[in-house]
Amino acid sequence: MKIYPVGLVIEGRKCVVVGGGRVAERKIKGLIEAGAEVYVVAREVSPAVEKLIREGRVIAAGSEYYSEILTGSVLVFAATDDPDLNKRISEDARRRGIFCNNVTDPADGDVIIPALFRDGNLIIAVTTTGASPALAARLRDRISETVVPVWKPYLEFMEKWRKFVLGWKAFSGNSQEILRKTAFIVYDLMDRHIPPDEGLPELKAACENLLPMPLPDELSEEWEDLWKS
Ligand SMILES: C[C@@]1(CC(=O)O)C2=NC(=C\c3[nH]c(c(CCC(=O)O)c3CC(=O)O)Cc3[nH]c(c(CC(=O)O)c3CCC(=O)O)/C=C3\N/C(=C\2)[C@@H](CCC(=O)O)[C@]3(C)CC(=O)O)/[C@H]1CCC(=O)O
Ligand SMILES: NC(=O)c1ccc[n+]([C@@H]2O[C@H](COP(=O)([O-])OP(=O)(O)OC[C@H]3O[C@@H](n4cnc5c(N)ncnc54)[C@H](O)[C@@H]3O)[C@@H](O)[C@H]2O)c1
Repeated sequence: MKIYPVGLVIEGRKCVVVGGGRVAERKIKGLIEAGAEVYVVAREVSPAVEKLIREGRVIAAGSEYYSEILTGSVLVFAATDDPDLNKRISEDARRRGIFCNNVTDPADGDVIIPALFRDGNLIIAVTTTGASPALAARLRDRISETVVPVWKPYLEFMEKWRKFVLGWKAFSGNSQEILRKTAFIVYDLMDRHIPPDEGLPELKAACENLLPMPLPDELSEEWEDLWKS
């Protein structure tokens, strides 16, 4: 099975989940986090899904699957415990040109959901392409444990620094190399678990050395803003 990993922007777009059990619940929560408009069709729903429906975060769209529910959707989850029904759903989706995740038969669908860690702009996604979902989850835990405690202020810095570098003409021609170099410095700080209050001054000194010319007055405010965490 060959896959092409992507990050879908589905905010405000219709997504359909058929099934309301433990597995469907996980997929629904992921869709809500991405801001999708989620429709659920299920004979029975778990207490957590029931609560999401009551809170208006998910739209209950009936108890029996019907193919018309797929109309206008961008992504469909066939998440029932009935493999024949899941297969029918994925066939209906494919006919309509809609991507479908089949939770009982990965090769039948055309979307695989990786094990995810998400916190703001950082997303760690691990997939084994279906070979071992449990191992994917364990690897995700292992990777996130090592970077998460200190990553956030560093990533916030990198976001601001990137805008600064790309926005100052004096860097032009060199900006990619500068951004790569800074990423290595930041990675090293994270790897050594240097807390941001110690790491940012170290980073400031390194970045000063990377400046192509003395900082003009009109950029001094932006420069100072880089070091606020
Ligand atoms: C990563 C995660 C994301 C998520 O679902 O959000 C996810 N499964 C998770 C957990 C998990 N799934 C299963 C177990 C039991 C142990 C085991 O079997 O290993 C556990 C562990 C647990 O529950 O702790 C059983 C299972 N899963 C699939 C089948 C069908 C089959 O293989 O035929 C069966 C057998 C069902 C049966 O017959 O009983 C199929 C898929 N599951 C996938 C994703 C896709 C491949 C991802 C990849 O390999 O990278 C894929 C192909 C399709 C899809 O659903 O996208 C999520 C991590 C949750 C977390 O975040 O902690
Ligand atoms: N992909 C994964 O991550 C993964 C992980 C574990 C298990 N599974 C497999 O996924 C399936 C679902 O697991 P679960 O724990 O959520 O099961 P579950 O029993 O908790 O939920 C099944 C859901 O399907 C609904 N359903 C069944 N037939 C229906 C129909 N005709 N119309 C509408 N709704 C219908 C039920 O009402 C229920 O909400 C199982 O077959 C399991 O083997 C997949």
